[in-house]
Amino acid sequence: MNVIVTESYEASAAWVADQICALIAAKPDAKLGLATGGTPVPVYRALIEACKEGRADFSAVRTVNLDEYWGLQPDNDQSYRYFMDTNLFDHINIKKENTYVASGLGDPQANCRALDAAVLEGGAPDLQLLGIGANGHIAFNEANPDRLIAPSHLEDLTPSTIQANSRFFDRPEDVPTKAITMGMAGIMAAKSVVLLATGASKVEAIRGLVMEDAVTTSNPSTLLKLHPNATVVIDRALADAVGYQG
Ligand SMILES: N[C@@H]1[C@@H](O)[C@H](O)[C@@H](COP(=O)(O)O)O[C@@H]1O
Repeated sequence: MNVIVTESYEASAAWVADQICALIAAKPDAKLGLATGGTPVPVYRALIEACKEGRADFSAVRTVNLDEYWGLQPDNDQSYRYFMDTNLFDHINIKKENTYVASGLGDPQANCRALDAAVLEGGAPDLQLLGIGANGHIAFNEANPDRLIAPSHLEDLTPSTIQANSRFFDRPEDVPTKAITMGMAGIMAAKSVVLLATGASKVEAIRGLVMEDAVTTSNPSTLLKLHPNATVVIDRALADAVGYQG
């Protein structure tokens, strides 16, 4: 696992955006695994700028997203489909039919099978972008003392994740308690994985990822230690907070 320490969160986002631009320059029909949450937003802004300036061409790029809240319509302004459209897809020259966000409605089993098929269709993602939850969750694979789940599945969100997500919702009762998520197998299938993290709330999770040798279901991100091409991108403030010297 590589660890990149940058001067600032902005520099981290620029570094990740540059990796994505380099990938799609080398492979115009690259497949990207994409993430939601606040952390990747500056990456998406940089990709929009790159596209507008003619430095990135998404016309043949394919994407698959990690997860979707259960029970939200795609046009709900808190759905992850809406997030991806408004934060990225509507502003770049990607074909919407080449983007996949799982459905949070209908038959969960069928939706999970469809997500797993989308992950593998035409080959696994060339690059999977990840954020990280405060408890170390990736996508919505929640921290669990006993086990993680390999295939895509409907996950019960933990109280701490529901609480963290509530900042985006007007009323606490609107915050979804379940989500369809790519499982650990789908994430690990990606040819490369880039995890971006910043901020005080991520210190414990990142300490477990970059400072400790253990691979543990209680911090799902630690499974990335087993991935042959995983990179963790953190800023100096976060590196200092976890005691990372590299
Ligand atoms: N499913 C998403 C994750 O993919 C994301 O990494 C996490 C952290 O979000 P943020 O970047 O806003 O801290 O939030 C949600 O749980």
